[in-house]
Amino acid sequence: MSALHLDAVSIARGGRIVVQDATVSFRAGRLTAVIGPNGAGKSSLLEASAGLLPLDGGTIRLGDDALASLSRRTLARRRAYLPQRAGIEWPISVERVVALGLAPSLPSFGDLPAAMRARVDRALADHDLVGLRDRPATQLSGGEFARAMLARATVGDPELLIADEPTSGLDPRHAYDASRRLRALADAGCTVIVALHDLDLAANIADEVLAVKAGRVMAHGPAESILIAPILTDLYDIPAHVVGEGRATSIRFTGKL
Ligand SMILES: Nc1ncnc2c1ncn2[C@@H]1O[C@H](COP(=O)(O)OP(=O)(O)OP(=O)(O)O)[C@@H](O)[C@H]1O
Repeated sequence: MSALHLDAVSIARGGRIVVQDATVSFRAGRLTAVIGPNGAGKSSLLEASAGLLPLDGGTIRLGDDALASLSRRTLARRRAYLPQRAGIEWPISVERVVALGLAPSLPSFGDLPAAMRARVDRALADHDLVGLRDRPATQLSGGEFARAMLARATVGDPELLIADEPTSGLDPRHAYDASRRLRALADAGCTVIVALHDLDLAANIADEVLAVKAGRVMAHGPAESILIAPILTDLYDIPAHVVGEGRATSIRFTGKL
């Protein structure tokens, strides 16, 4: 398993720098929550980390390999990326959507090997999709669709998983299941990077937190040293209150309404 290293990364979008001079290492076997206000640059940072957005400056390495030097197929095999607004354009069954996550590892011809069928079955079960396996993905509810997308991203047991708001739209039980699955991937050695607005969830599952504000890394470190009132108040420009500690941390914000 490999760490992901960003060195002085800058990203421009629409002619504007939206991420500036980000130097950060995401360690293998660790789950990092990327937090920050809307428009801070989290998605841009994740998309570039997945090798899907050109850099305006700096470099990104996956282990010893420059991300830009990897072929598309190798990259697709080694990392999985779940965008914030994933979409499916035509009616394809949930089972096939999930199986698409294995496409980079499939032999080019012939039937799906038995081991891969078993992986798809396991992913469907892990994400409570067994009863939906034959349904067109275009006919799922928002939360069901989000589960199918996460199953597709995780079915290949990637070395690096980058997920942008993966629990958004999930009910509490399914958010819990998804969080457990992300945690299990990290515990198995995967480098897991997840953008989250749910800070209680970040406290619950993250080893490390990367706080991004206005395109810059504001703070990065162990979750318990970043999810503290002064940093969060500064990050979101609203008074933060932190109750409890460790995985049971609960964060509230107050302001005059
Ligand atoms: N395709 C694009 N073209 C031009 N500007 C963009 C594009 N995508 C994002 N931006 C801009 O880049 C900045 C960073 O956006 P980004 O989506 O990375 O933020 P974010 O932190 O993920 O926000 P959110 O929490 O709202 O998802 C924003 O100012 C946004 O308007």
